Amino acid sequence: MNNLVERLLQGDRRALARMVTLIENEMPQAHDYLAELHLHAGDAHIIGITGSPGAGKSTLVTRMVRELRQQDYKVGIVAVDPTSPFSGGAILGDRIRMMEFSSDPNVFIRSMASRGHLGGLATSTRDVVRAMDAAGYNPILIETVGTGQAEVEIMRTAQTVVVTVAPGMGDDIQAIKAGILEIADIFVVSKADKPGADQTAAELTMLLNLDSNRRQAAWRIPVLKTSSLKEQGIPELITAIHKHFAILKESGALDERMQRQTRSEIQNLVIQAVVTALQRELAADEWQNILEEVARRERDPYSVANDLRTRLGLLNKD
Ligand SMILES: Nc1nc2c(ncn2[C@@H]2O[C@H](COP(=O)(O)OP(=O)(O)OP(=O)(O)O)[C@@H](O)[C@H]2O)c(=O)[nH]1
Repeated sequence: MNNLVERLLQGDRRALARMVTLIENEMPQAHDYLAELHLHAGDAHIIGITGSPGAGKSTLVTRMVRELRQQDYKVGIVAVDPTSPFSGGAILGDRIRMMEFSSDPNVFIRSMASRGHLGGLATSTRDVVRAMDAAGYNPILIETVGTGQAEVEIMRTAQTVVVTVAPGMGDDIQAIKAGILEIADIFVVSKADKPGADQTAAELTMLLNLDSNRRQAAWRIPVLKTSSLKEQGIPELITAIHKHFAILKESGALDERMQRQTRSEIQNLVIQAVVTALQRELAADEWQNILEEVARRERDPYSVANDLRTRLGLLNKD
């Protein structure tokens, strides 16, 4: 077994940090290492935390980590900011958070941003989670800024998704309806020490009652209130997260969810390989010629795609 992989599996933090860097930089050897790590991962409960900028996620995650540490969990945190070009260091409220937990060997924090990631930020995030999982971190928290398409994709890597909404963010709730509502397992009204928290909680509850396509009938999406400032509601949130995981397991929904994710992961890896092969096969000027020919209506995209498939040795449609 590769030495780095071996050290990581023994819980060596430096080996884990090195692996995460290899993943982030999309180094070719990362896939070989991850292939081995996959066989040793799978124990971690992966928890996603999302919400609009300023909803109080970073502060909440810090409180959650404190609580999880009190319960003696070894916690991994991946903070993802799809809008930030910076990476590998301190984004979000991470600098402070990293300081708080820097002397704790049972907390591992890593920030990720949009730089690079040909295979997509969600893919890199999943690989980083896989490495943390193999190193024995459980649970692993993924925090993302915002509620856009990139965040929804990242959240699909999680098994339990917590969506945070601050009091009075009524417009947000409308925006949430679009993508996030489908992936939320738990709603949290954060900053509940502020006025309007009850109103926001009531609005969310109403929205949930209107939504008949609940993801899993065995689980009723709760609307909880937390205050990081007053340290309220955090143990209750952790309890709800554990309960959700237990119900996912019992009902068989976890297996279903994991299989869906695996299927899409494998499909993406194949697509990525085809795109790479295509880039290797076609020089830039040939691409340009094709694009112009199609624009001039001298050729059509379907036959171009067919020709390229033949050149790549992929099976043709009959
Ligand atoms: N009153 C009150 N303020 C809070 C609470 N939690 C966070 N805040 C404040 O809300 C602001 C945003 O908090 P963050 O934790 O940085 O929020 P975030 O969602 O991570 O923000 P982004 O990093 O911009 O996405 C900060 O000024 C916090 O001090 C809370 O429980 N009560």
